[in-house]
Amino acid sequence: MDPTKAPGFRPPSADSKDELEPLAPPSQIPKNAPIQVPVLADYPNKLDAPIKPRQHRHHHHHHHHHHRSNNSGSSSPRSLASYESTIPKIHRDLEPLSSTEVSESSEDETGGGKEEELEDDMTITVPKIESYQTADLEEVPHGIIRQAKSLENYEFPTHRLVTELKNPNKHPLVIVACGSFSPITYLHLRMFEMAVDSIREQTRFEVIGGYYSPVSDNYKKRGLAPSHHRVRMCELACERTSSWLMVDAWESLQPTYTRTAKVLDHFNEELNIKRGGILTSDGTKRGVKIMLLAGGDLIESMGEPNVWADEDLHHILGYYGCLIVERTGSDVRSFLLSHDIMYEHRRNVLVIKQLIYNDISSTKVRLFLRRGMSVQYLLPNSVIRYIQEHGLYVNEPEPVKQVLESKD
Ligand SMILES: Nc1ncnc2c1ncn2[C@@H]1O[C@H](COP(=O)(O)OP(=O)(O)OP(=O)(O)O)[C@@H](O)[C@H]1O
Ligand SMILES: O=C(O)c1ccc[n+]([C@@H]2O[C@H](COP(=O)([O-])O)[C@@H](O)[C@H]2O)c1
Repeated sequence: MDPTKAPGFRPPSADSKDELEPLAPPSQIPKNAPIQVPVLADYPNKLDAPIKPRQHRHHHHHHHHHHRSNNSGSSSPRSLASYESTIPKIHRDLEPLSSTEVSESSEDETGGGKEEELEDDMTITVPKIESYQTADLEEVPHGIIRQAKSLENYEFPTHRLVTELKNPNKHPLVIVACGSFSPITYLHLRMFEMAVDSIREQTRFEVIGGYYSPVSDNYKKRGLAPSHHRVRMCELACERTSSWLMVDAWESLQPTYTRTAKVLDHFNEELNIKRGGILTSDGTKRGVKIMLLAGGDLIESMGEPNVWADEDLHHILGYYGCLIVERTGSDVRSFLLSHDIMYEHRRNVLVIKQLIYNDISSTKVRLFLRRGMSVQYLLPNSVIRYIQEHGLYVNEPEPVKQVLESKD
């Protein structure tokens, strides 16, 4: 829901426009290419070129397998070999992350990596699910990284950050989601997956990490559980249902409210200034593009007077960029067109269509909890358990009006 409509909401940047804390100088923000949706001419095939039949590739593999079984002296029947060869190679991508990590050498054994394969054989490319997107960890307790509860002990989390860019032809990208996450839901988790799919399909970026940055307690919004609880719930959700998402507590630990532009500067500081970017295969480091992931409602709040400072919008949209998940019933594209600053930076904005609409709202989850109703399947079990163990949300009345407003 739109925080600016919450009763008692004080715009974070409106009252102090003249004395905004300075933002990072643009020269410190890597100049990665803006998000650009490739046009048809970017594809290697001619528009009307015949599509090579897939059998061509299977044929290859057939020989390969056959050859291999001869070498090893195995007596596996030929029919089995040809059966195996009909299983798309893609299946390897569905293996858990751990096995991909150790299977680098087996990749070579089968005659080159995926990239090469696609290059020498421009058949219809089956969209791949990246191995890191299929977490088989759901609700399985395992080592969970905890963020510090005070700034003195704070460390920027990098335990799941990709350490080396896989594809040297791509630009590294880190996605940051800002919000209350009170509590985090499956929609907030899905947003990242939708973003990764769109980025892979439509851009020349490689996602090397994703972070939640829960807002601090100074963001006076109703229904906000204490920040250490919100951080912890995000951590549980990430660690138990995802194999690549992380939570950064820096924003939540700040003594005062931190504008989103400053939060992105913090990520830039950690990733590009302190760490010098990300390693590429030739041993050099490359600057990481950082983009804000947000829902359509947050973006529309950018059009409301006195909520965001223009300078901040130019900073966020111009130097970083924005991934916008469309919300049911809101027309983000029209909004982009009508908003001058958004329009100016439109090449740095990627609108992500929700192909399966998900409208889970934290406000309604809180309402259900107060009413003793089930919230199962709206958020991870680990988060539900955490809420129960800490008695969150049950005793905090929220005005009915606000709950209703959250349904657009
Ligand atoms: N239905 C939705 N579709 C797309 N994006 C959404 C949707 N709901 C929330 N978001 C986005 O998720 C991010 C986190 O927002 P937030 O924590 O406020 O979630 P929320 O469910 O709207 O919470 P609340 O109900 O407390 O306002 C924001 O960028 C917001 O725009
Ligand atoms: O930076 C600003 O000026 C600014 C103005 C309004 C909202 N925001 C951010 O937008 C997010 C709103 O999240 P939510 O949960 O209230 O929808 C939260 O992270 C805020 O810090 C940021």
